[in-house]
Amino acid sequence: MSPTAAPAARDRLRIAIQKSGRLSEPARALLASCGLSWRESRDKLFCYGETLPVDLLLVRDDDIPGLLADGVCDYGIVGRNVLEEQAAERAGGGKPQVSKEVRALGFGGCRLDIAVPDAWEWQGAASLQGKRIATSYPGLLAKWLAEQQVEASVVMLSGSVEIAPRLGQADVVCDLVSSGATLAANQLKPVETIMRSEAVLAGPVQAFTDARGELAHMLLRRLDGVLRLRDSRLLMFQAQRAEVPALLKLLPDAETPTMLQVDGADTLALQALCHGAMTWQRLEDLKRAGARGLMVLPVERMLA
Ligand SMILES: Nc1ncnc2c1ncn2[C@@H]1O[C@H](COP(=O)(O)OP(=O)(O)OP(=O)(O)O)[C@@H](O)[C@H]1O
Ligand SMILES: O=P(O)(O)OC[C@H]1O[C@H](OP(=O)(O)OP(=O)(O)O)[C@H](O)[C@@H]1O
Ligand SMILES: [Mg+2]
Repeated sequence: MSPTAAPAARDRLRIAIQKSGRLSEPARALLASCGLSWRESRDKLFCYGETLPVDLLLVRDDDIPGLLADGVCDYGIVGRNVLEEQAAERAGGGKPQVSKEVRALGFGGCRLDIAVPDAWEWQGAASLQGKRIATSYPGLLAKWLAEQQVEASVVMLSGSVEIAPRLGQADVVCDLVSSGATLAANQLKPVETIMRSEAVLAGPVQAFTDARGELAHMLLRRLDGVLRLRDSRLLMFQAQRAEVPALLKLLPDAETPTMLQVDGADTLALQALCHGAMTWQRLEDLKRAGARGLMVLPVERMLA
């Protein structure tokens, strides 16, 4: 295809996910709960969709934004940090954005932090003036430094960033942090958060004009259903009719409950789909307010 030719129309959707790493299993599980299944090729880099015309490409996460930009895949599941890094680099190079975050997926949570040696006295971003900062995210870091009006040099490393200060390659680092254990092990402390990240579904800025449009709609509809129900619980209990108003006040995140009369006029059986966290505290409050025989069921598995 010549560089100016319009991309060929396709009737199958192609989603890139990480081949192996933190996001690969949760990404697959999420798509499987949307009703997708695949026949894997022998090299397992391309999985042909069986239940629906939705295929998987298994790649390195850093390649996903480029594959989207080139139209090789239609959607990708990738960390927001990786997607935004590509967006920052494109913006820096004066290139238009071709992909965007379509949905946040709620796993792979981490932060992109500036971290400095434990002994440093941090006095805000101005402390970075003239320093060397090691990172795998030069685009995001350069954008943040510009916003802070700080001039510093960026040392690009593709991994093991936290060791750079000890090796004398940099003064401070800008890297992903989750538990903070890697920073602590390298005598560094986090001082600023540049961005909060999680896995996202990335997709094209422009809508599809071929058969993929319909497939994309269906996929997003299913995904929204799964995301909404993932943390939802079906709550079942019995209560006296007079206690029901007080109990419902404890369930502001519940959809209108189903109520059945079970014992003469006074005892009701209730079923309520709740979308918020079902903590022990909440269950104890419900019991105190008169809920009996409480049962809490996950609902995600009921989708398939
Ligand atoms: N410590 C962490 N805790 C939680 N999420 C993280 C952590 N580190 C990275 N992530 C998220 O998971 C994504 C993938 O991380 P992973 O370490 O598997 O990538 P990788 O080593 O670059 O893999 P690949 O071989 O695909 O290039 C990151 O881009 C980020 O969004
Ligand atoms: O705050 P923590 O829970 O310690 O996690 C942070 C570490 O996790 C990631 O590295 P990873 O383990 O993927 O290794 P790599 O990126 O150096 O390959 C990230 O680059 C940090 O080094
Ligand atoms: Mg990578």
